[in-house]
Amino acid sequence: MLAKEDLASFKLGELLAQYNYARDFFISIGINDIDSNRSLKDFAGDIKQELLEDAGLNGEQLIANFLAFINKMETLKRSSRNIVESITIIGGNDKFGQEENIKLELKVGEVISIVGPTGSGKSRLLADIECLAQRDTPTNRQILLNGEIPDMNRRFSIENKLVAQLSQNMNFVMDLSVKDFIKLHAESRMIDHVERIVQEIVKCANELAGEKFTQDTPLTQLSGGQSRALMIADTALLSLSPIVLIDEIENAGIDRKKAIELLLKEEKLVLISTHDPVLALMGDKRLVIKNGGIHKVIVLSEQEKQYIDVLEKIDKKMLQIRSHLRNGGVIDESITSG
Ligand SMILES: Nc1ncnc2c1ncn2[C@@H]1O[C@H](COP(=O)(O)OP(=O)(O)OP(=O)(O)O)[C@@H](O)[C@H]1O
Repeated sequence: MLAKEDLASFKLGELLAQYNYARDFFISIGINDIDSNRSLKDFAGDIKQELLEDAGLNGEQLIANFLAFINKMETLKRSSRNIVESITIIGGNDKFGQEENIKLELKVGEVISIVGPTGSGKSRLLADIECLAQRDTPTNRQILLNGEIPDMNRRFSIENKLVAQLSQNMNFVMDLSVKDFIKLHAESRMIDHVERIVQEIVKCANELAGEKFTQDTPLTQLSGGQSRALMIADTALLSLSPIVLIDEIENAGIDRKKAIELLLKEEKLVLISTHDPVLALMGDKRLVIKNGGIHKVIVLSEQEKQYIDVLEKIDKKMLQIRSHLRNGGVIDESITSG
């Protein structure tokens, strides 16, 4: 919490840079010109008497109200970030109407992979979580938040989304640069230091994607892998949603391990539906889907963990072969060496 004595010593420029919504407070009482180099105390002392009278305040009260406003906004931001600690999936029925006998609690900070044959119902499970199903979807599942039936306002709230979804198709049609796109997000999410966050997201996305891009690159010129990397970095660093659903991160050009580590650093519950063995083993738990139901829950064992490295080596080799072919190479005995 910000204290009154801290506020008095701050220059207005510093305050506006730190709390980008602070300007709205002054505008709401009819003050549009703000001298960035002055401290709040000096500034408040010089505000025209009529303006203060119109707002029903004196200089002291203006500072107190401003402080209350900032503290309230910061509390709001924190509470929307931390509100979810767990989700619980209560089983419904599979595609044949058989009961899905399960009650499964998943906690923020966990990675859950979802595996199963094509058409088995992996995306449906993600969709049930996204819409916080209440026995009103084809699976009849129910989803609880922090062990309770979610408030219906939460369920349909757009600006305060619980779930960020990264789906397979990330084609941008907007005629915007990367920078303007991130800025739009940042502003709608009341983020301070917009310029800094733009730089951080672009840097992060470039660490995930192979070919580099800049903040001035138009969205429409990004490759599939680059758009994906941008969306992952944007979700990790900017989205307040505590739950992230990923429908397969395709292998092409993205460092998937880094992507997941990045999402986890921000205290999120990450669910990944995948056909990829390396990704499947990145889950602390693995949900096996069969005929539309959760058939098994496998907790990643120490023994399995030892095989992640082996699988990653095989995966790297396959990527190498892919890139070799893409660059016009041919397959010969050298492919089996090294
Ligand atoms: N329990 C269920 N009851 C009824 N229909 C279901 C159930 N689970 C899944 N379905 C339906 O089965 C179809 C296939 O499911 P879904 O798309 O989720 O499969 P998937 O495992 O994600 O497939 P892919 O690996 O090909 O992406 C969808 O139409 C989905 O709504």
